[in-house]
Amino acid sequence: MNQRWSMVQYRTYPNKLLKRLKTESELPAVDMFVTTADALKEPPILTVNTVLSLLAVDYPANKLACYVSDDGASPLTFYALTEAVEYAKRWVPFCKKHGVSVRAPFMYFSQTSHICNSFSSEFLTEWKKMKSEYDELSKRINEAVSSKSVPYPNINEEFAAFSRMENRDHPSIVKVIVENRERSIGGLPHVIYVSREKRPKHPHHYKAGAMNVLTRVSAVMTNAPIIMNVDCDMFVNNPTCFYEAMCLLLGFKSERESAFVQFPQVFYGGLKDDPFGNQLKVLFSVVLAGISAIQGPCYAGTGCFHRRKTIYGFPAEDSKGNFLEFFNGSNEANMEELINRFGHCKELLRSILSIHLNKAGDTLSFESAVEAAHIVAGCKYENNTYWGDQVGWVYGSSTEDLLLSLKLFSTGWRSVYCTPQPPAFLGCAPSSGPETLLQQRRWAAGQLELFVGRHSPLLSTITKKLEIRQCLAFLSIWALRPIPEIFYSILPALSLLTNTHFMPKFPEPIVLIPISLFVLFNFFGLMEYWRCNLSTREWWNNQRMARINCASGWLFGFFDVTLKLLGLSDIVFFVTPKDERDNDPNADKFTFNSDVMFIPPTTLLFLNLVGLVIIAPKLARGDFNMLLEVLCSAWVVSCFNPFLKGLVRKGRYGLPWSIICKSGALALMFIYICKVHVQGGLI
Ligand SMILES: O=c1ccn([C@@H]2O[C@H](COP(=O)(O)OP(=O)(O)O[C@H]3O[C@H](CO)[C@@H](O)[C@H](O)[C@H]3O)[C@@H](O)[C@H]2O)c(=O)[nH]1
Ligand SMILES: [Mn+2]
Repeated sequence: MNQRWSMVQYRTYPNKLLKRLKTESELPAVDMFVTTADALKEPPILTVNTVLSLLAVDYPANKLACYVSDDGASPLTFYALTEAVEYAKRWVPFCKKHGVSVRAPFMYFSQTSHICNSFSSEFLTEWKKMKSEYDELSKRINEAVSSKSVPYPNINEEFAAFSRMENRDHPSIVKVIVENRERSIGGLPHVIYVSREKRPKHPHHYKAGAMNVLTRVSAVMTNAPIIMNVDCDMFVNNPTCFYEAMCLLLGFKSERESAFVQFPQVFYGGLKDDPFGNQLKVLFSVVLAGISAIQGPCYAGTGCFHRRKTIYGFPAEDSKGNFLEFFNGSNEANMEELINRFGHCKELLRSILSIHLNKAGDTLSFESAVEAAHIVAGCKYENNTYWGDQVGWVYGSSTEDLLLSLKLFSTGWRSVYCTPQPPAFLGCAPSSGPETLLQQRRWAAGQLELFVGRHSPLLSTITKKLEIRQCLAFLSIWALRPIPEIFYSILPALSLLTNTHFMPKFPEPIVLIPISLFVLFNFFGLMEYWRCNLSTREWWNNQRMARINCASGWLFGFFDVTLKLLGLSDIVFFVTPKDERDNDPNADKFTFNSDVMFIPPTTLLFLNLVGLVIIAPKLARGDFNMLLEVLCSAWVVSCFNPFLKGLVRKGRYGLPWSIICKSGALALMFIYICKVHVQGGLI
């Protein structure tokens, strides 16, 4: 309820913004970050589309720079980008000339493939040319990816940096792919490829580490006061969204109101009625909006505009405040403190100072900036500094986004939720059973890491500026839910197996209490879906998926954190594979593999099935004494319905034998224990 209480919706008026500023040149510069990590799981053609859509946004190009972080250090990604910018030289003017609405070519061409004759012939000719060029481009890139090599004639000295390189053991690579030398409004924004240094013995902190490197590299190169970031699986869907964001960054009296502007994550290619529960529509339209009036929505990791100063850890009340003392003079102590905080790179310190004085702008010539960029992208740069803790993206949680939000709220900042129509960004959600569960596991683990970590919301409420209700919102920790929920799922089976009650006997009037609680709770959930214009089916699918996630992904998230706390293993950020959607007619069927994550739900299903089978004769005799327990059990079985179907289906749509056997053995063991310990049971 707390998370739904303070709903606020902001309406933005980009046209008024332009009237208020004297000229467009008053708009703040924006550094755009794209992260990619694995050229095989994240096809470069997706990253290319992300980048093309960013290069083509409606915003003066001389105010933009696009930084692509490649944690895979893949020559394929680099090659794809170099090819893409050639295409961009024609794509961007085409979009701007014709006011194209979706500027990621793959989406644009798939939406306009049945192009009608109402367009002028001039447009049609250009459209056809752009489309065939794009088809060529994607063919070249995909061929390079499937042959795992860059086509020979393209290899030049630029590729030398990638040769004979391990993707986990290499120096930093920074390459300027496009430099908008004239700083012309109509040109292309700068495009810079960054692959940070990686060494096997150095923890790289996954995405949070990549974001910190991007922050520093961009600081020494363009140092825009605003940073926006998207994942490589997300593209700009509404080209005016930069102006929307600026309304909320420039429109408040105090900067404190908008440390960052978050756009909802909306996914493309979602299946009808969301069978995997990964469209997160209610989360983004109800929950994030529902905390908007407390301290604001959390940062969702992508589709967000940050003030650079907040990333550096500047506190909110008075952005000069505490920091001035370090910046004041050139006396030794202050310099030492600065180096302690931000590291030793002079160019970086200078750029931070200019952010502090609100005098952001280009810092160095690109040639010398690239040198500094290599230094700040080094894996040892952060040693003995505040990076990853008080400065930058915080390390220690696989949901680095929540952790950063927590840090900002704790220092008194607020955030703003921006929900324009059409949605500003569209992303891609995991497309199969195992991937969905893995993502949920990572998120659940991340939330719990947050809770037990140094920046715990409870601590931050007591000692810092995190508001109590914002703290409550952080306390909905998925990874703790499996503990009660698994017991609740076992309980009806246990009752049926041992002929004991945990519910009032039917038809005593008191049964109305649990029944009405159950009905009210679910009806409330359903109404929320109706209010969001979602179907009843979608509510059912999503609530069913929540039970499956809980018994599987969230439970393992809990184990992951427990093992981490015991020092037995560390949590790995598994990148979600992003496959290009084909029109697979079976796409809505749940898929399985032999991952242990499938064991708990299968076991729960088996237990309840056995319970129902055992009670069936009694029901047939007209003995409804245990009706409530039967209903509970049936509810559990219907929640795990995709697993029931998995028992009979074949191939990737079927539960593998190994899972069936292991779960069967666990269920039998449980039944055996019941039999031994509960005398007078049915069995
Ligand atoms: O070592 C890594 C691992 C991941 N990534 C990037 O992180 C992004 C998100 O990864 P993805 O596999 O797509 O995870 P999702 O679960 O889809 O991501 C959601 O959840 C993450 C936190 O768990 C957030 O960071 C994301 O913004 C949010 O979209 C992608 O761009 C990756 O390339 C890196 O740059 N380096
Ligand atoms: Mn993703």
